[in-house]
Amino acid sequence: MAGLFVTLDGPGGAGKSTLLRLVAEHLAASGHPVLATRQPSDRQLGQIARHHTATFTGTALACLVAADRFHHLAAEIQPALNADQLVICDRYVPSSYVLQNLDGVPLEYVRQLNAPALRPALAVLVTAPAAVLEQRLADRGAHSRFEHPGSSAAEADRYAGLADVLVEDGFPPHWVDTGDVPPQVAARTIADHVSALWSRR
Ligand SMILES: Nc1ncnc2c1ncn2[C@@H]1O[C@H](COP(=O)(O)OP(=O)(O)OP(=O)(O)O)[C@@H](O)[C@H]1O
Ligand SMILES: Cc1cn([C@H]2C[C@H](O)[C@@H](COP(=O)(O)O)O2)c(=O)[nH]c1=O
Repeated sequence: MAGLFVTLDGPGGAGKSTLLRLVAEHLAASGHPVLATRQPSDRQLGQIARHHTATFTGTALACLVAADRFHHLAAEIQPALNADQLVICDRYVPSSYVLQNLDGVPLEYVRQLNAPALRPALAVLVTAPAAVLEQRLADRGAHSRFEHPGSSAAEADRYAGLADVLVEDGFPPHWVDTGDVPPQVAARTIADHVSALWSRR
């Protein structure tokens, strides 16, 4: 397979969406063919998953998110990679390991459900101290029922606790702490790393 697949995961408020935009801008400005995308995707299943987390819970949400993921891979991500593009995705399988497990779904079930999903060349794990995450979410507002007071610390702890599982499953985490790093600086660091991988691919 050609191209390069990069994913961004991490707790709410860590800065994934901000970094997706900035990293894609840096890479595009230096001539890389970039597709910036996200999960849940902006396709039909993804919109249901993203906008109805109050309705769908547990196993139903885990399966809905996974169905959207497999369709997104087949319809958008794989074709872009086959066309030698650099694909960056805001949230991927590691988010399911954390969020669906926090939602009561056994981790082993989530791992099996997502076992066929393509593994990225680089799995960035964006994080920040819990107090910083809480403040950012309080300032920005919550995106879903997963974000409430105290959720950031629980999510960040869960990602850290899953480090060995992520390595074992093909998502060795490349940690980026945005706690006291301006978004432009964090984005430049990630873009430089991706650019190096791109030239070695
Ligand atoms: N490095 C940073 N330093 C300071 N503030 C930041 C940084 N990165 C993002 N922010 C701010 O924090 C808030 C959350 O950022 P963003 O929406 O990118 O996070 P996210 O990880 O995508 O969150 P979610 O998972 O909830 O969508 C935004 O208001 C954003 O402007
Ligand atoms: C990838 C993924 C997403 N979700 C849910 C969690 C949130 O409700 C949205 C994502 O919104 P955000 O602005 O990126 O935080 O989708 C999920 O439950 N499981 C997943 O794997």
